[in-house]
Amino acid sequence: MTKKKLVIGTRGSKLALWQARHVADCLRECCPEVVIELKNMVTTGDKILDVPLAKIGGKGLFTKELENAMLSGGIDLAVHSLKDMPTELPAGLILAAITERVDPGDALISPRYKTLANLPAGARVGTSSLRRKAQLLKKRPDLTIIDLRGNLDTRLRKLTTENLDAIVLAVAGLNRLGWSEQITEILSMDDCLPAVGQGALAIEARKDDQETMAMLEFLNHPPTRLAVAAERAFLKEVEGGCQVPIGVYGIVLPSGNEVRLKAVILSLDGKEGVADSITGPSREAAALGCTLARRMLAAGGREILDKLFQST
Ligand SMILES: NCc1[nH]cc(CCC(=O)O)c1CC(=O)O
Repeated sequence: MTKKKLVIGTRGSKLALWQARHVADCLRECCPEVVIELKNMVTTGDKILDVPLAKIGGKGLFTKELENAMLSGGIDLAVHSLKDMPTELPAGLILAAITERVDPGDALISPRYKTLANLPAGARVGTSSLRRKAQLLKKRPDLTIIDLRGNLDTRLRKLTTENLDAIVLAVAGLNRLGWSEQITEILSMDDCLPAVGQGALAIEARKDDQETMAMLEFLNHPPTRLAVAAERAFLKEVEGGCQVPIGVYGIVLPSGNEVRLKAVILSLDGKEGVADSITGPSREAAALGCTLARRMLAAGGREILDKLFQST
C-alpha cells in the first residue's frame, strides 16, 4: 500500500525550502503517481532572531512546531538538517530516513583575507555557533568573535553590514543554495570538526505510519546512518541541556565494516580542550560514540562543560 498524497512540512528559510523541495523532487521521481505537497511552517527558532542561539537554550527550537503537526496528522513528514535535530525525538516520531551526507565541513568566507591563517590580528569573525567559536579561538586566540544569528542569507549580508572580516558557515548549506563561489577557504578537519550530523538531511515521520516510512526508505543512506549514529550517541552522552562547544565527525571506513569517530570538547575560549578518536565495528556505532564520550568526559571534558554551564 502506498499513499496517494504526501504532505511535507518545512520551515520557510531558503535552506529549509531547498531541502524540502529536494526531497519532494526525489519522491516525485520515485513515485510519480503520488501527489507531493509542501506546507510552510514557522518555528520558535525562526521567530526569535535577536537572541544568541546559545542563550535561548531549549531543545528542538527548529523542529517542535513541525513535530506537533506530524503528530496531529497535518503533515506526513518533515525535512530537517540533521544537525538541527535533538538527540531524542518526541514519542511517536522517528527518523524515517537519513540522506547521504554531502560535504560535512565548515567554510570561511572572507572576500578580503581569504583564509583563517591570513586574517590580521584581532579580525572580526562572525558565527553563532559555540563550536565554531571555540575552535576558531583555539587556533587563533587573537580573533574577535561576533555573534551572528539569522538565516544563511541574513548572515551572508551581515558580513558587509556588520563590517566583519570573515564569517564561518556550513559548506553544505552554501552549496545547496548555490553560493559555493563565496567560499574562500574550507576549514581543515584538524582545525574545525563539524557539528553532529552536519551535511546530512533527516526525514522525520510518525512511527505508526508504515506507509510513509516505506515510501521514504529509498532516501536512506546506510553508511551515513551508521556514521551519524555514532555522532549522535556521542552528543547524547555529553549533552548538558544547552548548546555545547563540541565538534564530532564520524565516517565509515572503506571496508564498510568499521566506523571511526573523532571529537573535541572545548572551553568557550578554546584554551582548554580534550580531543580523542575511536575506531570499531560498524554494528556497534552507537556504543562507540558513547564510549568515546565517556572517555573524553573523564579526561577533563566533564570539568570543562561544568564550568561552562556555571557561567551561562
Ligand atoms: N544551524 C543552521 C544550519 N542548519 C544546517 C545548516 C547547514 C546545512 C547542514 O549542515 O546540513 C545550517 C547553516 C550553518 O550552520 O551554516
